[in-house]
Amino acid sequence: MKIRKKKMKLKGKVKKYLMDKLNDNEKLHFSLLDPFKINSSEELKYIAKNLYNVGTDAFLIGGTLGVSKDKLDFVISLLDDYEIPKIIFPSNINLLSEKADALLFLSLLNSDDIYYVIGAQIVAAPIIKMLQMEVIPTAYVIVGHGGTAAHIGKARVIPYDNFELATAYTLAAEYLGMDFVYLEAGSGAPEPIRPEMISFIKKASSIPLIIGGGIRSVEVALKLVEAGANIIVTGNIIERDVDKAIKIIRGIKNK
Ligand SMILES: CC(C)=CCC/C(C)=C/CC/C(C)=C/CC/C(C)=C/COP(=O)(O)OP(=O)(O)O
Ligand SMILES: O=P(O)(O)OC[C@@H](O)CO
Ligand SMILES: [Mg+2]
Repeated sequence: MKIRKKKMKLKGKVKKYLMDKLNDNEKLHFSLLDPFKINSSEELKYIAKNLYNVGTDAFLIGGTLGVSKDKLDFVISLLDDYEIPKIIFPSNINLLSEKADALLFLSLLNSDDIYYVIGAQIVAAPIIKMLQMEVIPTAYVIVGHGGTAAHIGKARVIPYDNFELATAYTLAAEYLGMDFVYLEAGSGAPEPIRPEMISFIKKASSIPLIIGGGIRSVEVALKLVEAGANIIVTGNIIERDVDKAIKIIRGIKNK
């Protein structure tokens, strides 16, 4: 009889798990899985096993279009065997689930629509309390291309080369007491966040930076890590070419 290892409950310990790694100067990688784009559970399990075995630090589950709570719960349940956090990356308040280990409690700081800055968060808060979800307060700041997230979130995107503006948003997030700043170039962006923007910001603030959008090679990922990125997120490359995603994770984890 297969003794099921006692599953290390991560809910409520995700922020500590992440901060402990960051305090050890680890560079982290999050694998973004979009429930709307998963073709089959076999494919998801194959991908998840490979990413977990090569050392991805957490699964981010979320998407902008077509993601229902049922699809979200289905994907989270398929990831149950992997002892790394399953963190919801929400595009709206319908993506709250007690099955997740934590939620990136996003505020889209450069949105023109107050709903994405504080409106959705107000409505979500009592539901999060009821579901007893662990939250990770995160400033979501969209830069450059922006992708679907910028369109849906009505973001006034920060130009790729406006390092001062990106720094101002980062400092504001720090002063608001947020745990992370997520600089987002947009899923599938033609150009990722620039390493120069990251190193410029790091001179002013030490808040941990999550960097995502258009990262499709280990060379690009390592330049961002060397510039000071604390966490690299990849989504599309996982869907397109899981071997490349594995190379990216291996590169980051050996840093
Ligand atoms: C805190 C809660 C519950 C809600 C906050 C809601 C906010 C502020 C959302 C920010 C705006 C937004 C639309 C975020 C999208 C984040 C996300 C899941 C992006 C990655 O997915 P896709 O953009 O779908 O990637 P693809 O286009 O490749 O599918
Ligand atoms: O899909 P990619 O381009 O890797 O972007 C990841 C994430 O930042 C999208 O919100
Ligand atoms: Mg999507």
